[in-house]
Amino acid sequence: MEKDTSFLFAGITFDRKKFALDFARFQEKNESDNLVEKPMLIENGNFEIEEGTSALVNKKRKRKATLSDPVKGFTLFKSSKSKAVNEGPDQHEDEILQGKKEYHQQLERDALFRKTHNIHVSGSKIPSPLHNFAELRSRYSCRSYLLRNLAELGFKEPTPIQRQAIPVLLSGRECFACAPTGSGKTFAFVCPILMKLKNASKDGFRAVILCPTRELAAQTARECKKLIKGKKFYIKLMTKQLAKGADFSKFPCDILISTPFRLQYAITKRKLDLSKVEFLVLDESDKLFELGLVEQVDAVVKACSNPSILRSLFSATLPDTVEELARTIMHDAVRVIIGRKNSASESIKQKLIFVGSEEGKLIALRQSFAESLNPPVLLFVQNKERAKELYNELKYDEIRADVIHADLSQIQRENAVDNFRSGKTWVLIATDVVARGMDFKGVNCVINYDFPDSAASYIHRIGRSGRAGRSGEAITLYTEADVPFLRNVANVMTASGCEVPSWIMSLRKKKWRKHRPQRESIFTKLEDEEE
Ligand SMILES: Nc1ncnc2c1ncn2[C@@H]1O[C@H](COP(=O)(O)OP(=O)(O)OP(=O)(O)O)[C@@H](O)[C@H]1O
Repeated sequence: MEKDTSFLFAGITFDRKKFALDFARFQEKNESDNLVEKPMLIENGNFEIEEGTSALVNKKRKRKATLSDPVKGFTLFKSSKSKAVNEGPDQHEDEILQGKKEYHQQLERDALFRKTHNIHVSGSKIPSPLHNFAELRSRYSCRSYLLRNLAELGFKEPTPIQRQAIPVLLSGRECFACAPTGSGKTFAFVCPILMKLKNASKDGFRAVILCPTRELAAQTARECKKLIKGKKFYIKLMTKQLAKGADFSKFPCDILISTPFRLQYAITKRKLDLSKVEFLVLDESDKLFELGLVEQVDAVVKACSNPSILRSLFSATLPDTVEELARTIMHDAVRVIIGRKNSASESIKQKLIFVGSEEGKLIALRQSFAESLNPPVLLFVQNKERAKELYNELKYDEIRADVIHADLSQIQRENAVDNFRSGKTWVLIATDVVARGMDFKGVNCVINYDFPDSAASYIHRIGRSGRAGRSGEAITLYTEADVPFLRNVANVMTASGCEVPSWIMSLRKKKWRKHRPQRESIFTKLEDEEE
């Protein structure tokens, strides 16, 4: 990809000339500078951010303000200015001092609250985290349909990522977020979009959510639909038929959910217009930035040309390289990290099991199924050929196995997912196609039949269990060929509180790109075939 033609790599700079008036005003207000996005005193003595306050950044980017425009969020000072004429300069100063004091107290309370919930933030003027879902209404005038749907879904408390990412996005700030698997990132980006869009509109595409796989895109569309129950919104999943046949000029769509491939196809071949998109989410962003997808993502980012667009990146793994890249495309973004960056969910019990050779794997697997099979179990292998081989081995065992990989048709893939979800299938053999984002409720155990090809892949694969606070188990089989890469997985394990033998921790850490060794085919050796 050529650097200068790529939108993803094009840095965004602040146009001081264009925004001279805003700039001058902010300089004038030097004293109160920090309060632009900051809490505002409300009756009960707490600080809150009004929904309107949050639009400031947007407004700043959308239009030129005049010097006489009121600056929302400066309410504390706005009122004191007019009073000062009547009440004298001393009282004015007292009010300013009092405001500052309360503001700093609020910052301290926020910091303490974040610490309790393991929320780490960086960036300027970060809005206070949510204490509960009721604050969505009191601080941001959330409509009752959304709160009702949340209650119906059984969401009682916001998860840590929701506590912080939702106010950030509602405040009109861009965001890159890293939070463990199964910690509710989907709602963290869908909720602010629904709240900001307010009502359905037929005026072009308004929000785009990009997901790396069709399965994840379909799941996200389904989750969105659960959240809008009782309210009209146009939520569309970009399917193959749609990408090839829809008349996009007459296509009401509030939120479009797609893989980069399908969307790029629709943009280039079908002249899909994304110039009015107000929100762009890159879910599983590190995957989207991988070679093979990044070019398509680039085309989508470029097509979303609205200057006041809000972009956000979400993933359970956020390598430094992706963060650096993200910084070049984002504007004044807030970084939100829950727990330790790139770590596994702590509710998963993780184990490493040595199986000697490839041959030993199948024996170990059958033995473990014979001793205790606690479905649903998700079994990951290295590639689709191995998925087919393992399926052929297990399909006659009485364990109700099925398989999912990229060679299956869309309908076969959907069936595999649905049957596993509904409990018809006990063991789903899969490639990494379902390693990210898929929310199979209640997966008891993930087995890495083949060692994962990266630490990120390990984190995402095992993250299919232990979701939404439930417990789960992850077993990783390894052979001699995998030993050089053990340490990297062991580091993830120890970081999430699992024990690892000391000899593994003393192995040298290997720089690890992709570990995909040539593995012997999977088949049961008959006794007379054995040496
Ligand atoms: N506040 C909440 N309270 C209870 N359950 C929640 C809450 N938020 C989300 N969930 C549920 O938690 C599960 C996991 O959520 P989600 O799929 O958004 O996780 P995620 O962080 O995106 O995971 P991954 O990194 O694997 O994509 C879902 O079943 C979702 O319905």
